[in-house]
Amino acid sequence: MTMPPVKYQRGDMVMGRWPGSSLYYEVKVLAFDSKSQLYTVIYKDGTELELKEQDIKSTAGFQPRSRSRSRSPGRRRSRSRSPARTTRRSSSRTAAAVAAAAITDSAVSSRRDTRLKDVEVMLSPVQQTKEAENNSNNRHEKKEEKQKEENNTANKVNETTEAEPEKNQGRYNLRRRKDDGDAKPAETRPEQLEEKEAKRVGALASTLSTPLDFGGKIGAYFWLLFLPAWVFFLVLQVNREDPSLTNFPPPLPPLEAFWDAQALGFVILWILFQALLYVTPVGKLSEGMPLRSGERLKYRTNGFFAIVVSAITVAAAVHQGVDLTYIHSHFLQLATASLLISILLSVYLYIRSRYAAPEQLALGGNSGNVVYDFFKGHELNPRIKNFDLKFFCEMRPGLIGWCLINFAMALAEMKQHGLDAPSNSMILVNLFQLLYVVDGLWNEEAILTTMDLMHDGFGFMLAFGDLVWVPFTYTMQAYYLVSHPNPLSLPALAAIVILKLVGFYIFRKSNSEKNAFRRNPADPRLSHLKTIPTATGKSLLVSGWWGVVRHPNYLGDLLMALAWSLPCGFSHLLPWYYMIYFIILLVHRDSRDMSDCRRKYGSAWDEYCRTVRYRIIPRVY
Ligand SMILES: NC(=O)C1=CN([C@@H]2O[C@H](COP(=O)(O)OP(=O)(O)OC[C@H]3O[C@@H](n4cnc5c(N)ncnc54)[C@H](OP(=O)(O)O)[C@@H]3O)[C@@H](O)[C@H]2O)C=CC1
Ligand SMILES: CC(C)=CCC[C@@H](C)[C@H]1CC=C2C3=C(CC[C@@]21C)[C@@]1(C)CC[C@H](O)C(C)(C)[C@@H]1CC3
Repeated sequence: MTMPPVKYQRGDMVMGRWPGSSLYYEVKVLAFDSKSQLYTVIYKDGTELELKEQDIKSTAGFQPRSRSRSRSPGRRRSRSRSPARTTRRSSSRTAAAVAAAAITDSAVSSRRDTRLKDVEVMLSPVQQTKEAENNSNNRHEKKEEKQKEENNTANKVNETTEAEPEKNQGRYNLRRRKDDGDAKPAETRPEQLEEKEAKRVGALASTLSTPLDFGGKIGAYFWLLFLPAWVFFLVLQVNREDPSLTNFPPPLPPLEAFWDAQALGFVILWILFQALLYVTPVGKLSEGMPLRSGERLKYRTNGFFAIVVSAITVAAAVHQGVDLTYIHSHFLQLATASLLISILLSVYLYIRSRYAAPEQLALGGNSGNVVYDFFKGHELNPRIKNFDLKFFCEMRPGLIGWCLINFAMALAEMKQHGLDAPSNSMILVNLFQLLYVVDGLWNEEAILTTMDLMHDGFGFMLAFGDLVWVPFTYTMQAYYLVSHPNPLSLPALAAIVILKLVGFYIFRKSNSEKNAFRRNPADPRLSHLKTIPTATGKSLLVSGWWGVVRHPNYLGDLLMALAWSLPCGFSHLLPWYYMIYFIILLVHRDSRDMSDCRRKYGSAWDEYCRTVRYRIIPRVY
């Protein structure tokens, strides 16, 4: 085969830009396709990609970074290593590299022409060099501070380009030629990690931060005050004879009405009881996703066992004459007690995160601002020995407590209205939400591939969300029905049940599909699905449920939320609060996930977004 007269010839050693970043690696030109105007290049590890001419530079402009420059050896990276090698090692390693690349990207774009040398294979921000040159005293502290600042800027710059995926169209052909055909790229196994290297990159990544979320530092102050206040507002408002929003604000009870030591005792007992069930050596030990360090944590996934034992215990207590309507009459005090516990837990989590090793920290929540980091959560998987605090709090006391509270509301309704059985609406709300929780616990392992477990640090947001928000606001429909009955006709009841089942089907199927794929991409049951390979070695599903919309699981969840509010009728907005909140939460979560995935997967993510155009609702949004 003869090469046409083009800029680079077959066999030339040049520098090829790694798609989605400004990192250049040494590559060999294999071929040029005059039709597509793409060069086929091969990286040192054997990976072949197709690049445009503008993404190739001659090696002349690049030189190995001089060792005399004061970069810490831990942060230096071998020149000959291509990013594609990452693919064979660890997705987490690549995530770090991509995060670092994002920084390089933006920093470089401002001085691309003048400092080409610095563009070369760097895992640390360009600015470090400048700092190293400038600083002699206080170098370490200053560097960290400045780096954080620049990381944020860098990420923002990166986001600006990310916001316009269309502009990237056709820029790269990310197809790995060796992957052509049906074969899926092998998902990286942690065993393949070179532990030392992974740790080094993990440590580097932990010095990086993702863009500030939730309105940044000011937002954190706001949410810290607003979220607890909103819980109290709901609890006080929903119990009123006229809970309409026009009847606002609810009269504020005296301060002592918020507090009851016995209520605190019950909450503590409940949490301890759940903790005991969690540590009981019953059920599977499941592996979490590989961490940046390459490690995979083990989780005791015995949630179904926990809810069954809890149900038996509660039934036995009721049988013994325990009056569960206490929960209804002391709802406010129970909420205050849970809030107190969540605050204490968050303080503990924040303090211990200050002593955690860098690779144990989440990428978000390390802004350096105490309030923001306290709110967002800094440590990824805080554990006391094998007791995983985040996993436990998310799946046990609040979630199972939600069902307990709903049940208590049904008893309170019967008591208040002298009924022999709860109303149809109350039964529906109870059964629907019980199904949701039991399903979550039955498929507990699937939570290990969700955003909270994989990416978010554990701080106030999740501690409060798990221990206060879920049990005291997700129970709003049942609480509302106690004093605002809403009889349902049979057709309405049937329609609501169908809606719930459709939502549940979509929710469960899509979550299970993604979970199964993430756990074993070679699963024969998934072989019919189309995928897009990414530079991290992980692939993206592009057909099946994840080919319909980008978050089919959110769609199912929203349909279910609708079915939970409908039994409460349309007299008041309050029981619709969950639906409204949930739309906001999921739309925000979707955009958070979009930016995270774009950062992680670069142009492969853009390709996914072009193929699957809608986010949650087909043809609408
Ligand atoms: N009731 C409630 O209050 C709430 C319920 N939920 C529910 O919890 C469940 C989990 O939600 P959440 O954690 O937000 O998000 P997801 O379970 O949807 O997880 C998102 C992650 O999935 C992976 N992913 C995204 N697209 C693809 C694809 N095409 N192919 C393969 N993997 C993909 C990415 O992670 P990676 O590539 O890194 O693996 C991404 O970060 C949902 O069903 C949601 O509805 C969530 C929040 C609140
Ligand atoms: C406003 C505020 C404080 C928000 C915090 C958000 C949390 C309440 C939610 C974040 C993700 C959650 C999930 C569930 C409950 C709510 C929180 C904690 C979940 C456990 C509910 C049951 C589902 O089956 C689930 C396991 C898929 C789900 C996971 C995410």
